[in-house]
Amino acid sequence: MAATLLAPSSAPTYLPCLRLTLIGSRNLSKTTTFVNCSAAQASPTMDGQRHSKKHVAVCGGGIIGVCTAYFLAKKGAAVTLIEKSSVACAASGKAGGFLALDWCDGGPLSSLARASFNLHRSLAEELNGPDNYGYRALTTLSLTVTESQQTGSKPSNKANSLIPSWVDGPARSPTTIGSTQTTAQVHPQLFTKTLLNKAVNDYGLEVVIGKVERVGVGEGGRVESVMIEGGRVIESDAVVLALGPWSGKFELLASMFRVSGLKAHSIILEPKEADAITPHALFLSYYPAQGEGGKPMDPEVYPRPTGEVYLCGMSSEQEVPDDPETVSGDPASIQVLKRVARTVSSHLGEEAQVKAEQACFLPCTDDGVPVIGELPGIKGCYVGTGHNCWGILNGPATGAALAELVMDGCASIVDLSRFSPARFGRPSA
Ligand SMILES: Cc1cc2nc3c(=O)[nH]c(=O)nc-3n(C[C@H](O)[C@H](O)[C@H](O)COP(=O)(O)OP(=O)(O)OC[C@H]3O[C@@H](n4cnc5c(N)ncnc54)[C@H](O)[C@@H]3O)c2cc1C
Repeated sequence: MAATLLAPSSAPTYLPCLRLTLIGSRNLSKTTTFVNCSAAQASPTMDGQRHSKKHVAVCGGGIIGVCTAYFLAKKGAAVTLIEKSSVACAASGKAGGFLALDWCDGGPLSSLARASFNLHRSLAEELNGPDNYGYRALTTLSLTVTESQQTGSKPSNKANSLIPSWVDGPARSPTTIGSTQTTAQVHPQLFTKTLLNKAVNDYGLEVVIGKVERVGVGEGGRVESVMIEGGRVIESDAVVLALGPWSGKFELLASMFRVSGLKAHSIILEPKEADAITPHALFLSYYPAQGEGGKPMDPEVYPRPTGEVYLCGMSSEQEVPDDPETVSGDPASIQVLKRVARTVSSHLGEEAQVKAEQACFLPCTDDGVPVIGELPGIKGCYVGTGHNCWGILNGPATGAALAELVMDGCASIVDLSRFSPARFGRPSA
């Protein structure tokens, strides 16, 4: 099925709109609320202390699975991460990597997003994020770009000092929507792999490549193992299912709630004069001159510290293929993103080298809220999925909270009650 080439800006499924509509009531308080775990539930969260070696199988090697595995291993669990293809092969490797402190304020993600933004900052200090995975603070602008305004001679943006000089196309109405205090970025694949390597080298994490087919449950309704395609069984005291958009294809989860996939496209360009590109993330209201019914769209542009520029947009609901390696971009959608790039900046035109043309799936729940917590009716089986367009931002706090829940019986970094899978009821027999 052809992609919806130019989604109207009001389309509820369109990736960037999801982010922009979340910029609303802003609360710039920087405090993180910690949940009080009762003494009976909680044990010290000091790394590895007072926990006997609990064996945990984490299924899915995207950012949610890897963050969870990292924090579990750091807390002293014996962790096996099971990934069916390769680590960060899907959205967690192909996302923009944009982070915002307060864009989710006023909604159910508010405390998760704030805790995670701050955790990204402390992880970047601990793991040398700037060098290892391109962590940096950014200024973020919204801009209106109207293709039809572009003539042979470039309109001058110099009149508006907010617009960076490399944005030399027909951009207008700039507004600063994020500062270096409130917005930042990571390279999502490098972030995920850095965390994984740290967990393997320092905390003994084991990685298994294989497709998880079933969760084994004992007579008391407690998890015992996971079964991998080909017959291998991994005994486990606890299991975490972090399967992204493939959660909807996993029978146990599909029997409880729906997770669908929204396919979105991206390109990565390497401009000739990389030094000319400043650290400004751009959220565009883009009005095409012709075709696609002239409907506006909302692409996003993220320059990276490497000099590369990442652009994304062009989404449509599509069936998630079984094999993540077979997900590729629809040529027409890729062409639209290239047109956006060269309209926005002469640095992103013909002379820029195309480093990647790709697509991946956002994991979406029916109520738009991630599912994080223990599955009702199956003791020791946890889930972390449905992070939609904010999985890179919310990966660290999701992983830290799940690790606390598994090891301590309660999450203190963020109140998980709003995210509980229990809101959907018990799995059907
Ligand atoms: C174009 C685009 C741009 C985005 N930009 C941003 C952004 O700037 N900021 C932000 O915060 N978020 C962004 N996102 C959202 C973010 O990428 C996702 O929310 C996040 O990556 C989801 O992570 P995940 O680990 O749940 O899923 P995934 O990354 O999809 O990982 C799931 C993993 O599970 C594995 N798996 C599936 N089934 C099995 C099985 N049975 N056995 C073993 N392994 C299995 C898969 O192979 C895969 O590796 C963007 C998304 C897209 C598509």
